[in-house]
This record gives sequence, C-alpha cells and structure tokens, in this order.
Amino acid sequence: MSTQTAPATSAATSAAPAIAHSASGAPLVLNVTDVEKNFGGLKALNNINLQIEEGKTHAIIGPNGAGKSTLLNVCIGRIPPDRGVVEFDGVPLTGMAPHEINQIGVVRVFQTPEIFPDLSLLHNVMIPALSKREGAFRFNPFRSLAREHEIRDDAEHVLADMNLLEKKDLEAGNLSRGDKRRLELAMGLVQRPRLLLLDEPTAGMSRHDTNRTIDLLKRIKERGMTKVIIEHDMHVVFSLADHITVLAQGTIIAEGTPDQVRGNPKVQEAYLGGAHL
Ligand SMILES: Nc1ncnc2c1ncn2[C@@H]1O[C@H](COP(=O)(O)OP(=O)(O)OP(=O)(O)O)[C@@H](O)[C@H]1O
Repeated sequence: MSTQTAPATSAATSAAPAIAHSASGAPLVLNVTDVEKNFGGLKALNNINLQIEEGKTHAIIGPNGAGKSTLLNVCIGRIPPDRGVVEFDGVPLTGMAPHEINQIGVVRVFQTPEIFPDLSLLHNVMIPALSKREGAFRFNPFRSLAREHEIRDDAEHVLADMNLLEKKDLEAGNLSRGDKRRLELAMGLVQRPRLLLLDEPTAGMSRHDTNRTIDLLKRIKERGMTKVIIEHDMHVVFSLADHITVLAQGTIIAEGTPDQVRGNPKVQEAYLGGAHL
C-alpha cells in the first residue's frame, strides 16, 4: 500500500497535522514508517512499514516470536523504536508517554485482562470513562451528579453491547475468562477510541465464547471503528480482517486482503511450516 500526504487546502487547515492517505485515497489513522527495534543482538523489528486505513480492521499475524507484540508496544509508546516513525492521525508519537497516546485516542486491549477484580463490572467500565472525560487519569470528587449519571449511562450502554449488562453489579474477579476479556473490551470501547488495538482478543476462549466475541467485534466494525488485531486463531482473523500483514522474524513477509494472504506460499511456509491456512 503506497501512501501520499494530503496537501493543505487553506491557511486554516495548514496548521493541522498533514494526514497521509493510502493509494486508494483513504485517510491513514496509523502510519508506521521504517521502524526498527533491536533487543541486544536480536532484530525484533526490521524495516517495518505499515499503513492502517480509517474504518478498517487490520490483522497482524505471524508465528511465535515474529515481533507482533513488539510492534504493538511501539505503537502505544511502551517500547521506543531504535529507528523510524509512528504517526497517528498525522501526529508523530515519538517521545509521547503511553498515557498521552491513550489520551489522544489510541486504546489497547491486552491479552491478560487488566481489570479491577474487587470492583463491580459497572465501576470497572466507569473508571476509564471518567478518566477520559476528566482529561487525566484521576477521579474528581467534586464532579456533578449529572455527569456521573451520564457516565453511568455510557458504561451501561457499552456493557449491554458486550452482553454483560445483567452482570453489571457482580465483582469482576468472579467472571469467566471470556467475560473478563469482554469486560476489558468494554473498558476500551467506553473511551470511544479512534484506534483500538486488540492483542489476541479470543486467546484461551472456548469456541462458543470465541464466536460470541467475533459477533461483538463485527458489530463494532459496522460502526466504522478502526481496529488492529493481533491473533493466532485464523478463524477469527478471516472472520474479521479487511487487510492482513504477516510478520516473520521481525520483517513483513506478506500483506494484502485475506484471499491474497491465504494463497501466498511464503505465508504457508513461514507461518505454518507449509500447512494450509
Ligand atoms: N523485552 C525484550 N527483551 C529481549 N527480547 C525481547 C523482548 N521482547 C521481545 N523480545 C524478543 O523479540 C522477539 C519478538 O517478540 P514478540 O513478543 O514481539 O513476538 P510475537 O510475535 O508477539 O510472539 P508471540 O506470538 O509468541 O506473542 C522474540 O524473539 C522475543 O523473544
């Protein structure tokens, strides 16, 4: 996917960040250019170029140790790249702290749910909603009751979306693994992210739970939210992805639509040792 930068059209827009566009003209929410990351002598990421188009679901796949998590961590500011640039909506993320990157609209949902086990589901979802509204990660004890009602309504709405509303008063620590993952997804969605990064959203789930989660993610997709998914389960990848990037040993070996990637012999070889996807 080649890119071009949109020209500024007036004095008013010239101050705004120049958002790059894909060859097809779609705005790029995330534009990763020439990223490299070494751990000692190991090249975990080498010459990575990645463009995530607005509204698309983009899957990053690859065998264990390919560099998928490292790439995601570079995108959310947890790992600084040794070289290259990551731009979000035209803004370089270099030097920004993870919470600042979160605050401008990049939300990551982790493989191991990061929830508050002693709090109810409702309070778990209200906390990130509050953090977002207050513009910082702290509670304001003097906020108005009206705002609290609004945030509670928002949280309940998202819990309903995740089929968790009837459990809203339960302690989160008592949930099944699948429900914990969906709770964490709700905690991400309530922040209304511009870009949602999902790290193996169905890992460890039963087939039934996986299919429920696929349906929920499809519903989010219909609303046009841009998503990046790291996933090992090909059923999930091919059910959700518009575009797939394949990493192996820190480099991109293939990318394209699911059909293009599925039929790519390099992918068959590197990803599954010659097995068919
Ligand atoms: N903090 C670190 N220090 C040293 N090496 C690391 C570090 N993080 C990752 N690595 C190495 O970098 C390579 C890429 O790891 P990464 O976790 O990004 O792969 P992955 O594709 O996410 O793998 P998996 O699918 O198993 O989670 C691996 O060889 C890993 O051992």
